[in-house]
Amino acid sequence: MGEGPSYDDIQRISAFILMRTEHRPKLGIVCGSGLGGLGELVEDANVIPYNEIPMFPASTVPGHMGKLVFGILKGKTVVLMRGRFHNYEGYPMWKTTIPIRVMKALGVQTLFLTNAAGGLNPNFNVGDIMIIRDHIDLPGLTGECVLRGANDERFGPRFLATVDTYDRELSELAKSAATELGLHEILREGTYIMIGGPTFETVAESKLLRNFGGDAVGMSTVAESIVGRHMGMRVFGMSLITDMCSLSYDEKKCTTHQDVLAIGEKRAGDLQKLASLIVEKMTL
Ligand SMILES: O=P(O)(O)O[C@@H]1C[C@H](O)[C@@H](CO)O1
Ligand code: HPA
Repeated sequence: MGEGPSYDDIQRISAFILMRTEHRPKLGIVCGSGLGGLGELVEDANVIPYNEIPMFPASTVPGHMGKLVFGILKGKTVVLMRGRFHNYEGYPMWKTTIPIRVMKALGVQTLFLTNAAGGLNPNFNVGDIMIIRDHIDLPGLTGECVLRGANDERFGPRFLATVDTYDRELSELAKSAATELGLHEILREGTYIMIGGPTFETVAESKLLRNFGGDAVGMSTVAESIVGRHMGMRVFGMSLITDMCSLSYDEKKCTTHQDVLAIGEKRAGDLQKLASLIVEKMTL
């Protein structure tokens, strides 16, 4: 892969993991900042810390535990990442998505991504949940696409169409799950813009991102979606709006990672209920 992990590396990591668990998941879930509590709901769990997995990066961000959890969630066999990797931690884009390539090698067909994000759409509120309808790969547009480098066709095509990145059927299913739970009033749908981070946005940057068409901004997810689609996975994504970005100098708010984690904790119950019902309703 040039800049990426080799196909053989991914097979080796997957073979190691298959020796550590008897679960054979078809669904992979990535937990965003402060959203790892879903892992507690997994039954018959086999937990593998990232530092025991060959070639796996280390989780360095508070709110990301650094563990793979295999087990049963709402009757479905899943693998759940309690902690993801971010480019701002110093990992090249391709490295942040090693676990997604490994999931595919393990047999995962559907990828369920979650994240914490800042709201850009003025109609959003802190605590809302946004279904990702589309994304803007800002690093990709400026030359840091996760698929940069030599392409191994065994993973996927050199040139990837991305117009259908997020699965419409799963989005509709999520909407009906939210309605069933009485969460429809806080459910949104929109475009997630990925920035490199780790700085939160200036007012001028937030205005720019909003003018670009972003409804929410974050520092992850897009590379994972692209790699998932590169390997033919079905992708669904959901953002918890943990703060509202300042679009005016009169309302300058200083977001901190602690605020992000605090909202994650506060909204954990609803998010877990919604994610669980989506998983229960999914056909794998
Ligand atoms: O992993 P996610 O995208 O949920 O994490 C967000 C983006 C930054 O890593 C961090 C900022 O608080 O939360
Ligand atoms: N900006 C970028 N990433 C984020 C934010 C934000 O406001 N909140 C949570 N992750």
